[in-house]
This record gives sequence, C-alpha cells and structure tokens, in this order.
Amino acid sequence: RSVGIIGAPFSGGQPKDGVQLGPDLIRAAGLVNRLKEQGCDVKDYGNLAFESVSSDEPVGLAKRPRAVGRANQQLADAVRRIKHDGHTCVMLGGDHSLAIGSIHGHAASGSEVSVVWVDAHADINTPLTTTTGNIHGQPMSYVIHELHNKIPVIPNFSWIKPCIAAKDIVYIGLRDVDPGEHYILKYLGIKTFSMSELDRLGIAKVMEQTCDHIFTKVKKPIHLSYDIDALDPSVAPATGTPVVGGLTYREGVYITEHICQTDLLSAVDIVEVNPKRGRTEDEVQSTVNAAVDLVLGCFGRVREG
Ligand SMILES: CN[C@](CCCC[B-](O)(O)O)(CCN1CCCCC1)C(=O)O
Ligand SMILES: [Mn+2]
Ligand SMILES: [Mn+2]
Ligand SMILES: [Mn+2]
Repeated sequence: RSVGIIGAPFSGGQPKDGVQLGPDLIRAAGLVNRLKEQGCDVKDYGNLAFESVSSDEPVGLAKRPRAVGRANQQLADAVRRIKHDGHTCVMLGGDHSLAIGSIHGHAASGSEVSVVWVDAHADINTPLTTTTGNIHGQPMSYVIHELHNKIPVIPNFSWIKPCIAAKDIVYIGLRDVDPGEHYILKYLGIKTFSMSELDRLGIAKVMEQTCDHIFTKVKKPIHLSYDIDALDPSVAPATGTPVVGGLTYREGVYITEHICQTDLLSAVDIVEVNPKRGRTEDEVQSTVNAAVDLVLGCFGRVREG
C-alpha cells in the first residue's frame, strides 16, 4: 500500500484552541515509522501553511467562513495532487470542517466516491440549521448534491462543487444529532448506524451492512472520515466535543480493519484530536495513540499479529 500523508493544522471550524496541534502530535507518536514497519510505502507531504485571515465576520451563522473556505481550498488542491500521485491519502486534522477540502480533493481526482463517516455527530447542518455556527458541524452539507440549493452564498466557498450523492454515504457512531440534521438525514434517506443500532446489531453486522449499502451498484473508492470523538471519551478524551456512550477502542479499530479488507480505501481523515482538551498527559496520549492505531488499522495492521 502506498500512503500519502498531509497535515492540516487548522482550528477555524470550531472555537477551541489546540486542535491545530493534532497533525504533529500524531506524527510524533510514530505514525510514519509504524506504517513503514507494516509494509507501507509512505510519503509525508508535510503540513499545509494557512495564512491568517484578518476580518472574518460571520455570514449568517457560519463563523470564520473566509478562513474555513480558504483552508479547505488549499487542502482540496493538496489531496487532489496526492491522489494524482497514486497514494491512499491520509489527512491529519485539525477540526472536521477540513472534510470539505479532503472530500472535494478526493472526488476531483476521478470517479464518484462513497463516504463512511465515523463520528458521534452527523456534521450535516447547513448554515441555516446550525445553532452554533461552527463549520465543523456543517461540512457534509456543502459537498452533498441534494443539499446544494439549501446553501447560501458564503465568501471563499464558491469554489466548492457538490460531489457526493446521499445514497453513497453511511454514518457510524451517531449519538448527538441536532433536530435540523435529523430531518436532513431522514429527508435524504441517508444510511445511518447510531450507537443504538451498534448495540443492537454488533459491530460486525454494522460493517457488513455498511459495505452492502455502499457496494449496492458499482464499487466506488471509499472516503473514510473518522472523527476521534466517535470513540468513547474514556478512550479518546482529548477532543473538542466529547459525547458519552461511544465506540470502544476495539469497535473503533474493527471499523478500520473491515474497511481495509475491502481494498477500496482511497482516502482517510483523522480529525479533532485536541491536546488542550486532555486533563492529563495520559488523556492526551490515549487519544493520540488511538488515532495512530486507527490509521494503522486502515493499512493492514491486524491484531493477530
Ligand atoms: C451536533 N452539532 C454540534 C456539534 C458539531 C460537532 C462537530 B464534530 O466535528 O465534532 O463532529 C453541536 C450543537 N449542539 C451544541 C450544544 C447545544 C445543542 C446543539 C454543532 O455545533 O453543530
Ligand atoms: Mn464529532
Ligand atoms: Mn465530526
Ligand atoms: Mn469536534
């Protein structure tokens, strides 16, 4: 497997400082060497440099739109290049607004892609349904074809062309969904596995049904967008929006092992690791180590050795 890593030290999609430190913390935990040890070719493209945006007044309830739009345009270009170079792309965040650029750049590189979104949250608010204005709770609304006419004009967002069909999305781990988001998920008939379904079916059945759903017709490349807050806060506490009742470490890793064996993984995001949200060094390390292990699971690490 050939892996291209891009760091996106960006926090503008949400208000809590520290998430921009994620990329270098995950690298410092040894991600590159661990991937090489398990037989991957790895090219590290380094970190994007995001110039600061002076005045960035909200547009409606979308906060820091100019910074978010610009950062994602840079990321989209980088991901497109990494895909063009023939790698599976690993985007290290940074907050989840970065999925806009990551998915856009991935889809620009060729065929339509399917999206597996692993998260406590749906991140599908539009600028009109969001109650916080934080764009890390909205990324999916900008890239889904069926929501295009629901998105107002936002500065530095005009480059974004919707590129994902609702039928090609599966959510896993949902447990904190806003009313507006719930309506959108139902209205678009998007496939979701909340933590209730996870408890009812078990992770193996959830992954079977996830693959059945995205492979219904043609087998599209998979974009796995993994928010570390999908994991239970006992495993990954150092994150901006923790929610109790999350995935165990084992369930979290199982998801990546299952996606890996489809041989269709084409891009993966690991986002929302925020060291400043850990109360102890152990909490930070537990979160960072989980992020590393999730990436290793995507690229062939299996627990039987
Ligand atoms: C559920 N939606 C939230 C959280 C988004 C989390 C983004 B992610 O990247 O971590 O997944 C929260 C909205 N609630 C905040 C508290 C009061 C009720 C609404 C939002 O801000 O839109
Ligand atoms: Mn989340
Ligand atoms: Mn998220
Ligand atoms: Mn978050």
